[in-house]
Amino acid sequence: MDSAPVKNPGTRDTMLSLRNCSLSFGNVPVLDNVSLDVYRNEFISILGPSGCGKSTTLRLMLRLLSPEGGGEVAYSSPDLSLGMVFQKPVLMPWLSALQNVMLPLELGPKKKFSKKEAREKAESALRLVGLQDFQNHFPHQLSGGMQQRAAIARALAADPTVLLMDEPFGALDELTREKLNFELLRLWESPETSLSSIVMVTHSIQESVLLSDRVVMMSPRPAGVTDIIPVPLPSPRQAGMEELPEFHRTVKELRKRVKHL
Ligand SMILES: Nc1ncnc2c1ncn2[C@@H]1O[C@H](COP(=O)(O)OP(=O)(O)OP(=O)(O)O)[C@@H](O)[C@H]1O
Repeated sequence: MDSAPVKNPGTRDTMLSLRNCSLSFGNVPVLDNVSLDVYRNEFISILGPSGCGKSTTLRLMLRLLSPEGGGEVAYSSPDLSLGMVFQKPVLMPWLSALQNVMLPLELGPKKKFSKKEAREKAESALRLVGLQDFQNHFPHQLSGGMQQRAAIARALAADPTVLLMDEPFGALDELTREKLNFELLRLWESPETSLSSIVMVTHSIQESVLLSDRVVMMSPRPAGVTDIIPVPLPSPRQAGMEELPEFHRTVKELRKRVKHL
């Protein structure tokens, strides 16, 4: 199978890399010598058995955790901006959608934005995800899909270059999930966002093939990277590509490898 970079064919600049990263919680080894490069303008999915260490890998990428002995998490630049979207939207119930999106922009010792700037950035992020008419709604007034869109807007408002997503659509029904998958691709491709690379943890083989340029497979805990499979689908990805023979071939190949984990 040939690799199929999407946004900018031919570029292979590394935005972020894990080098020989091992990590234990107490005496439980979770990651074993994980090495992985995230390239500029690519969409990567991470697949692996439940509990193997996929979320831990994302937390390493965010530098919320440090690898043990000799491992390294390297960024292409010291001010590389990373965003994170979790499986649950984690919105503050007493704040409107707009206030939720503004919150991280206004928090922290290095408060980067004035209230006015934060509001403008939040409004434009909500517009990007199609929630411009719901910015004054509270989370309980939004559907599950809309709440997750608000969480994506919150991540986008800070202008991340690399977006990490931990099963972002796992809790949603299939139709909403399909819709949001394509919305995510359009956001990634849009010149209106700063997004270069996306790393998404998913449990769905089909989703990983439809969205990604490469699928990273991890083994059971302590997890290592067992395979990195390029997805040979044309770009940009469109609805209906699930019918292509390359899609079926890649899904079949991944299923075979999952069985051998
Ligand atoms: N803060 C922590 N303290 C102790 N153990 C932890 C901690 N975080 C994760 N673990 C353990 O590390 C292992 C890997 O967890 P992780 O959440 O990374 O797996 P995962 O592959 O994302 O799981 P899932 O697919 O079920 O979401 C699990 O055994 C989990 O119990």
